Amino acid sequence: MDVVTAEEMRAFDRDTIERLGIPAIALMENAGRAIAEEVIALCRRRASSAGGGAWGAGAVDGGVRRNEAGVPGSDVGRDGAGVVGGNARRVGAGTAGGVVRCSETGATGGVADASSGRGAPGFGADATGFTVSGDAALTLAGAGGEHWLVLAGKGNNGGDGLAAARHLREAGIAVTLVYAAAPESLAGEAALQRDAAAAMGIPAVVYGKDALDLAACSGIVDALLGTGSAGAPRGAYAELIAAANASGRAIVSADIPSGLDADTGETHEPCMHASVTVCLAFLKRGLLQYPGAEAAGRVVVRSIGMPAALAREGGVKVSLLTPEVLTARLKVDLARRRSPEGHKGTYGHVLLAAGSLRMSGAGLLSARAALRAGCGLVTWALPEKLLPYVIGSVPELMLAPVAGGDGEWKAGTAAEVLRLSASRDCIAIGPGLGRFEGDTEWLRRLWEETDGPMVIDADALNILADADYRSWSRRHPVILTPHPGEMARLAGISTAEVQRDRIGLALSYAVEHGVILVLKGAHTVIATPEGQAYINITGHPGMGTGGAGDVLTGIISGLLAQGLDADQAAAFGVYLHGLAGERAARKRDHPAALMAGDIIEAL
Ligand SMILES: NC(=O)C1=CN([C@@H]2O[C@H](COP(=O)(O)OP(=O)(O)OC[C@H]3O[C@@H](n4cnc5c(N)ncnc54)[C@H](O)[C@@H]3O)[C@@H](O)[C@H]2O)[C@@H](O)CC1
Ligand SMILES: [K+]
Repeated sequence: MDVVTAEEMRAFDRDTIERLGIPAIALMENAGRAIAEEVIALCRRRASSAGGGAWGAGAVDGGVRRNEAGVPGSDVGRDGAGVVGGNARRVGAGTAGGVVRCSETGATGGVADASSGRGAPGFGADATGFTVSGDAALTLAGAGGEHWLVLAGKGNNGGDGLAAARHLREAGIAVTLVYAAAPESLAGEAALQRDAAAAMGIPAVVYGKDALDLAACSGIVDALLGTGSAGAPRGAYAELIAAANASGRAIVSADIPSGLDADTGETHEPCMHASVTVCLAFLKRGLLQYPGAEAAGRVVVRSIGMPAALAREGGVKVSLLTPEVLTARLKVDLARRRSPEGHKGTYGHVLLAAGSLRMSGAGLLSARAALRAGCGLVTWALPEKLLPYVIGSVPELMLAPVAGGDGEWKAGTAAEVLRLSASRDCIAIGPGLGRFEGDTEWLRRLWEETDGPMVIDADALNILADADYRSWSRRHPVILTPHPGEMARLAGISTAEVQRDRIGLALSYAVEHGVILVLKGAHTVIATPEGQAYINITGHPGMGTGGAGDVLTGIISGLLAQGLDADQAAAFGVYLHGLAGERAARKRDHPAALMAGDIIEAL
């Protein structure tokens, strides 16, 4: 699935309208219908949930997002699950937001049971199989009990909301329009939607002019600001957003939550806190980046008639890391088939330079993870003093003690590590390494003289951060795996600045430095020197635990040793790491109970 900026979105919009000749009003109609369908889907989920009738939907309560049934989301694998790329997969661990779905809502075809609220009114099937169905996605049992407010801005986002209002009304839901600006100020397609809604007799109020009680409804459509917004919401927009958030009602945002920066994921003050965001045509970057990803709630990407090929043709470089992207774009064999004739030599040999007296566990975790990721052999080069302590702890592991009688690494070990690396397929450097006298020169030699791909993590990243390594020469790919703090040191900026636009930063750093950058954290970004980026959505906050990064380094190295290229190993490694984290948390019943070693065992 492609991930776009607001500017790219505007270009595709123009292309669709001007080159393909699809009228703007048709796109807006499709957008409105998609939003209405998702509102109805939300009403159904709410009605069928245990706490049905509790209008606490979407409220942020004491910092804990509540799901649409008003239940705090914290347990693993509960039905916060989404469908990514059409493949059903449990996503996350009941975490706030982060669920992305791209399927069409509602069943179509066949006879469905209208009384259950799940499908279309049908008219029986006889022996010949003849069936007639109504419009399933726009049918809601108990629609008469619903009353939704549609908050409409004066741009096209507002127009989408006005179109949605008509479809909701058709489904039997009471709707009131709330204009943020004088309705006469709407122009173009939005003005046509205003007139159509008025002609249908949909009641409307103007904010600041008419009386309004946002809490007296069953849900709110947020169509105030979309990709055309600039800066913090002003005036009536800001007041409506604040009032909607305070109302405690379910909020369905059109395209993006109003007040969100569509590119960076920054949330302005105020920003709408949605239960569901119906993202139109293409997934926007800001919906994947925190805090925007949390403000968006459940994200559903809906087609509105813009061809998906526009993104490819338009050179969109950012994709969601779905199984489809892994297989179709990165050509990864998800089944990880092994040759029946294979032996340990077939699956490659990792050399790991890691661990020091107080951080030997980091090396152990990386080594074990590489083995579990499927490589044939792992040699761990470690300061000799550690040998008696780790010997036998992982019998499958080969240990190569190098000079370091005090348990710390020494600059003079570079020649020995280089000798070891000559007969290994890749090298991973950094977990638990520590800093030592002459470490810059030590790393430069390994960087310039090792054959095969290299993974750099932890303290080895800090060594890089203190060096001007762009002048170092390198024939083989390098994968850097910083967490935000390490990234801040590498880029010479604050951690907050790193988090401000992770996708943008990862892309520019990878291109400028000619490295594959794995920027860890919620929705890890994998950026390549060619300017391609992949956003991972496996994993959960319980994986923010000591050693999880060492495990990732091991997995990526284990995949490199098996012959995956550096882009494949980085992306697939991150994806598998997250999946294993989810599986491990399910076993433990709660994400918080997760330890890094559990991720290895769940691989
Ligand atoms: N062809 C179409 O009709 C399509 C429209 N789309 C919708 O259109 C949206 C983009 O529409 P627009 O470009 O008209 O822009 P928006 O509707 O996002 O907002 C623009 C309006 O908001 C005002 N505004 C901007 N920043 C503000 C702020 N900080 N505080 C208060 N007011 C502010 C501007 O004066 C302008 O009137 C998308 O997000 C999407 O919802 C998409 O569905 C794609 C197709
Ligand atoms: K919006």
